[in-house]
Amino acid sequence: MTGYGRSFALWREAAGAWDDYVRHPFVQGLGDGTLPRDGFLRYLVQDYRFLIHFSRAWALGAAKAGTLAEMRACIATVDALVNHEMPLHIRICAEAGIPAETLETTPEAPGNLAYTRYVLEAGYSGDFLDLLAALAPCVLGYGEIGARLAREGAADSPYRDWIATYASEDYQRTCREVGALIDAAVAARLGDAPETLPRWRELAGRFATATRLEAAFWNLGLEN
Ligand SMILES: Cc1ncc(C[n+]2csc(CCO)c2C)c(N)n1
Repeated sequence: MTGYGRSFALWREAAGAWDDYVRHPFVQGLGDGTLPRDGFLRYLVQDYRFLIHFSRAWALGAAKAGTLAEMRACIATVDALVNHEMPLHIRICAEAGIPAETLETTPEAPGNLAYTRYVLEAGYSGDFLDLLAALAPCVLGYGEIGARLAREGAADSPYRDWIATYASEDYQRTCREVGALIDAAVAARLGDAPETLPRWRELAGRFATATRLEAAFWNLGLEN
């Protein structure tokens, strides 16, 4: 399996739509190179706004954290997103002829609004675990997708840079660290047999909903 921790493995198994997400036609098109370029760019423009709200969600994680270690992990993700991934996103879009202004002015698609605000709401109305369960499919799903597409051999795909980013040892380490953060946060709050508690069902439900919203997000790049 992926090595992203026990909670992830169990939530993933229970989330009915996991394969709809990680084996979505958009993902298959990234791997075999058949994804139309304009669809990929539409996805990128929406993803810029998505990442803004995800940065906010990780910042909320720092506010909801229970220990300094949890706080550090969230802050490190905010730093990576805001100072490294967002500038990269802006550069990739600029190279594709999409000015920064377009990224700011393109209306958010309803599926984008639904997903990002769902995750933020999980954090506002819930606790640290609710927020992590809603964030997990995004981080770990891309790790799983990148690793699989690279394994299946996507060297010829025009999207090989995208794939290489998520297949990289750097990103895979991040995924293992986030998986470990989740397991430790669960153990600290719910003990050694968390899956026996009613609370577990709620967290698995958060994960499953975010998974469905990830699957729907790919559609933004396939619809016209
Ligand atoms: C729709 C959508 N889902 C997931 C990601 C991937 N992603 C989002 S934030 C982040 C870093 C840690 O949270 C990563 C890898 C994306 N870009 N767009």
